[in-house]
Amino acid sequence: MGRRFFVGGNWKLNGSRASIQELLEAWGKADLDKSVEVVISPPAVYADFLRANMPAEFGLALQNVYKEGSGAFTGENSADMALDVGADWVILGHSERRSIFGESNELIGEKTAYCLGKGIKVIACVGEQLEEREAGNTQAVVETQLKAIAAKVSDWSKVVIAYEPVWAIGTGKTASPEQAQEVHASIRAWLSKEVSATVAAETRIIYGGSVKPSNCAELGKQEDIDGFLVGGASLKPDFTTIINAQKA
Ligand SMILES: O=C(CO)COP(=O)(O)O
Repeated sequence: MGRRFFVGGNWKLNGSRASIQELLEAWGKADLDKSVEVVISPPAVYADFLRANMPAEFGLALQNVYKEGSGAFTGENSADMALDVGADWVILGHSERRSIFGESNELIGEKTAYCLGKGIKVIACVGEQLEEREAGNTQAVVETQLKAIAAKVSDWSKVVIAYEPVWAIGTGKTASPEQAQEVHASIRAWLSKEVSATVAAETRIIYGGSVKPSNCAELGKQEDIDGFLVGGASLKPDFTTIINAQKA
């Protein structure tokens, strides 16, 4: 089975009704590659509006949810609520959640278990910091993060792994296609060893970190890069160029 190319737009804490309107117009006008799975992840307050107004074939993701469905957890959102407003996916373990909000591998594992149990799909993020790469620990860091997530997954068709080297996020410093490919291949090898050869062959591993219209085609050509998780460039009308990266 071929791996369907996946392009996610992670808006982070950005966007407004007005900016969303501009994007809706750009997406409506573009000739988009229908073979690509597109998933947009707005701030949760805009999720309902986006679901009602964006192309029906686009998927919707929340950027984070809590590990419980409801209760006294001021400020949180849940997988149950995400599903209720038509979301198909959640992003879990993003490096900003890990570093700014102190999320541990353990908590990310618990969230993964909760979401998959509820039937919402998970974009699971992993990636090393610059010091970790420079110390030669990239693989060990990524594997530790993966292990905490993999322990909670029984159906891998509901999971996409996003490799996002922290030093490449929002910095304009993209990993080279070779650097990204090397880690993607090692993640696939890890899946093969720790889960199964079939899961390794079928699970999509997407790259995130300063993906732009100008570098997406080269990255997308790498054997083990099955798509992108795009931050800043997903807020611009020419995000459509990234969706169409494989046509370039
Ligand atoms: O964190 C990212 C996507 O989740 C990447 O962000 P940038 O594309 O802005 O570097």
